[in-house]
Amino acid sequence: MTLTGTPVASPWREARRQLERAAETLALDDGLHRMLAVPRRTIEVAVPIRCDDGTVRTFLGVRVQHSTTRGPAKGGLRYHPDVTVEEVKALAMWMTWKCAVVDIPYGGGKGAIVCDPAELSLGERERMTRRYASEIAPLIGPDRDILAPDMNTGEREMAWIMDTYSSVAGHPVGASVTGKPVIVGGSGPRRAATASGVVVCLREAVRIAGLRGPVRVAVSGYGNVGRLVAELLADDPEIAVVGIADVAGARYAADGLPIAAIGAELDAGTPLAEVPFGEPMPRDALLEADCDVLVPCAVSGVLDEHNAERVRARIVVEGANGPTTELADELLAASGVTVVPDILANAGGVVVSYYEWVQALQAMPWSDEEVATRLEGRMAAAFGQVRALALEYDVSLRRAALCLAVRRVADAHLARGLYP
Ligand SMILES: NC(=O)c1ccc[n+]([C@@H]2O[C@H](COP(=O)([O-])OP(=O)(O)OC[C@H]3O[C@@H](n4cnc5c(N)ncnc54)[C@H](O)[C@@H]3O)[C@@H](O)[C@H]2O)c1
Repeated sequence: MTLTGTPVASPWREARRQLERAAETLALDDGLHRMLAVPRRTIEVAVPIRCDDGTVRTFLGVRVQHSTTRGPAKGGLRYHPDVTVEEVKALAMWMTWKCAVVDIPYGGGKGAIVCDPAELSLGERERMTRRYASEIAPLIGPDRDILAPDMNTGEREMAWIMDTYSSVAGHPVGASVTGKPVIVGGSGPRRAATASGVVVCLREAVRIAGLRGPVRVAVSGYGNVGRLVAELLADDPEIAVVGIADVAGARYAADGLPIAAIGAELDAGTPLAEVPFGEPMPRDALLEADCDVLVPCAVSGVLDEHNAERVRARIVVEGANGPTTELADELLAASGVTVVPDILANAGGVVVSYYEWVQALQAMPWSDEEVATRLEGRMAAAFGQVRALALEYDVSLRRAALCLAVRRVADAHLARGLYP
């Protein structure tokens, strides 16, 4: 359905179908296409731990390295009771394309432990994380495969993995993971990285569409990504954030909402739907509200065949992974709405992860300003390259982003040749 994490019936089948379409557009050699359709490595490991009650439980751990053609594999680690090996393969392939779109020297990977993290004590969680890391240690590391947080994992797990990997290696290896705590080399600006990338894409899309200010923006989903998108836009006199929504409701004001004052209310514990600014609105009505740009930053599949034709925005910038279903994508295109796809729009997080890895390898921290400037330049460049390809092939930005990524990986493979 989309490139990054939409809960489709079979994400792996979907991922290969997307590759097939890109291969068609690019007239890719059949052998090369078949090679890209298979992960380089799929590693399954047993993760036994001693539980707090003295019993031993064994979890299934997975790490998939879809590609290492452009650099080491890179991708998150998720903990979820329903995650499958096939799903991890799809997520790893999508990471390959995401890294290639923004032209960072990585392949793609993804990992998972099939577990219900809510059932685990902190100690059990730590033992499980460390045992998993030690099981896959020979196949990961700064030059092989770099882990990062994903669903139900965060800084804490990354610190444990870095520590376990370093203990096995016999020396500190900060570049073995990204998304670690700042105190051990994590990146301060990482928190805002995804939102900053979304904002760069939004500004580029607005500029190209020739929209005149104040451009009216609605942000659906007000968590890590959405709230920061709104806050980053709030000071721009050319932009008015007219609507915001979270899972419980929305607020709307045609002439713009006071985003800083709303932030203060939220921090004081007022639910978003009850902040005393703008008018209340049902959550999903915001998707169809009067605005120029819609930025879905919540969950997948919010734009579907039932509401796509009622979207009034001229531009949709996908902060979330997979907010637009395939049918909705077609309907939006038919009504002339430009969709900046997730694979490009929310790649700021992985770009700043890459910078974190570079800083660890250099043993030289950069200033926050340097990270921000480099991120902005890279995102704007990627946007321009995707757009150029969309014009060249006369396809949507979504198809163009995938084609750009597949072409980069294919060209790198052709340059390196096939061993032996
Ligand atoms: N956090 C990152 O760095 C990052 C990076 C890449 C992609 N993403 C994607 O961005 C999306 C949001 O991630 P996040 O970290 O901000 O999550 P989050 O949990 O911090 O925030 C999600 C927000 O969406 C709201 N929400 C939930 N369902 C909604 C609905 N149906 N309509 C409107 N709002 C709804 C929640 O109330 C919350 O405000 C996800 O799709 C995630 O995969 C996040």
